[in-house]
Amino acid sequence: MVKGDNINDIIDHKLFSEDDIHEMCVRLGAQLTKDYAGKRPLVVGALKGAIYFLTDLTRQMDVAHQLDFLDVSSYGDGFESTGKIKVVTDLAADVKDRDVLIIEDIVDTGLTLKFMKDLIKKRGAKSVKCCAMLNKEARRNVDVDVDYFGSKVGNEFVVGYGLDFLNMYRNLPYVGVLKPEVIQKYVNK
Ligand SMILES: O=P(O)(O)OC[C@H]1O[C@H](OP(=O)(O)OP(=O)(O)O)[C@H](O)[C@@H]1O
Ligand code: HPA
Repeated sequence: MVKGDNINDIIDHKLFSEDDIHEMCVRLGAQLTKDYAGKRPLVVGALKGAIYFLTDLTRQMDVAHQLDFLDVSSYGDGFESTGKIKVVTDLAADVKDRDVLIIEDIVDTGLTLKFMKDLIKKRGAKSVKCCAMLNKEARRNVDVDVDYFGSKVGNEFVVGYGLDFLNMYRNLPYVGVLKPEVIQKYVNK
């Protein structure tokens, strides 16, 4: 349980329980095990939101792989994409000729994923795919494939299991919908 703010004051309702998320990881892990057999992919976690999903998902992947992280940010600490994406911390690994699998917590407008895929392709990767926990398709404003995902979500702001609001609430063990009034309280302040 998150200490500090009372969670009942900020969460409208739970969307995905710990069991739901575990099921997503098992299903996606089995699919990735098949698709990446013998490929030794470079698994790239998109910091910071993806770390919770990544650690559970990769433990369901029976595939030898290497791990790296990329911190690309467009939201800052806010909840609206600035549209300006920058690399905060770059990959350590050379992606040339590698099969790269990006792990994301959520794909929303798609801007972050498109930026990461384009960057990695430009550096000569053999393939670049993404596995996201959540796919907020209704908000997409660029054309980008989310190759694997756990579930679609509607146009609601979700927190927990890596997903943040103002860089908080990532440690909730489930995914919940943030109360609209919490957003209103902080917008334009
Ligand atoms: O599809 P988009 O509209 O680009 O939004 C999705 C991105 O936004 C969040 O990252 P954020 O930049 O907030 O950084 P974080 O992972 O550190 O929370 C999330 O983790 C995705 O990377
Ligand atoms: O719904 C969301 N929650 C948290 N972070 C996000 N980044 C894009 N969309 C979201």
